[in-house]
Amino acid sequence: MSLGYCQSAPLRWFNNMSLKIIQIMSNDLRPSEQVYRGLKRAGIDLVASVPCVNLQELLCLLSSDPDIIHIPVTREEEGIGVCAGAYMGGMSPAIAMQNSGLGNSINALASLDMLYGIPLLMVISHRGTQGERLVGQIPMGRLTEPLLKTMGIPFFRPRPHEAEKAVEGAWSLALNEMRPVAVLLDIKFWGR
Ligand SMILES: O=CCS(=O)(=O)O
Repeated sequence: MSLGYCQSAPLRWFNNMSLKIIQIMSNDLRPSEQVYRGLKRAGIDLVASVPCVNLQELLCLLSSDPDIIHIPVTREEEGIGVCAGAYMGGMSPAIAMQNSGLGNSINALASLDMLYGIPLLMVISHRGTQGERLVGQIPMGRLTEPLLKTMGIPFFRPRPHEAEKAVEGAWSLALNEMRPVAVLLDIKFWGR
């Protein structure tokens, strides 16, 4: 539920139903579907997002789900603040972002989530990894894991068939440890 930038509702419904029939027949979920099902299994009910080309299908799935409040934001640190408020209001929040925004988020993650023990599920499109076409993505691509390690933020790097359980497990870990936990999804993950 959010500002729609996807297809009309009837077309979305038709596409979703077609996708589900194909998946049932082929027993083959697309990477974005895997992540989405993990969010649903985890009980995530609010997602703040800053778009990345690799997140577009997931963001459309979220926008079509009446049980998830999807809030597109302008900067990742804004999304971290929105999610912190949502958690304190009793919701189960996640942020969907690109790793380049991790650099924008360090202060909010450290001074809010880490300091006060606020759980956050971070679904991160990891650009600057093998197969990246934009040279500007390379530096943050290399810095992403060292930054997460330095901040004490655990992270998972699932393959597509592992994503559903990894997303659910990451939120469970975030709740247990009362801290942000990231799921890094590199370019190979999306099959691009
Ligand atoms: O951040 C880069 C823009 S895009 O490749 O995600 O469209």
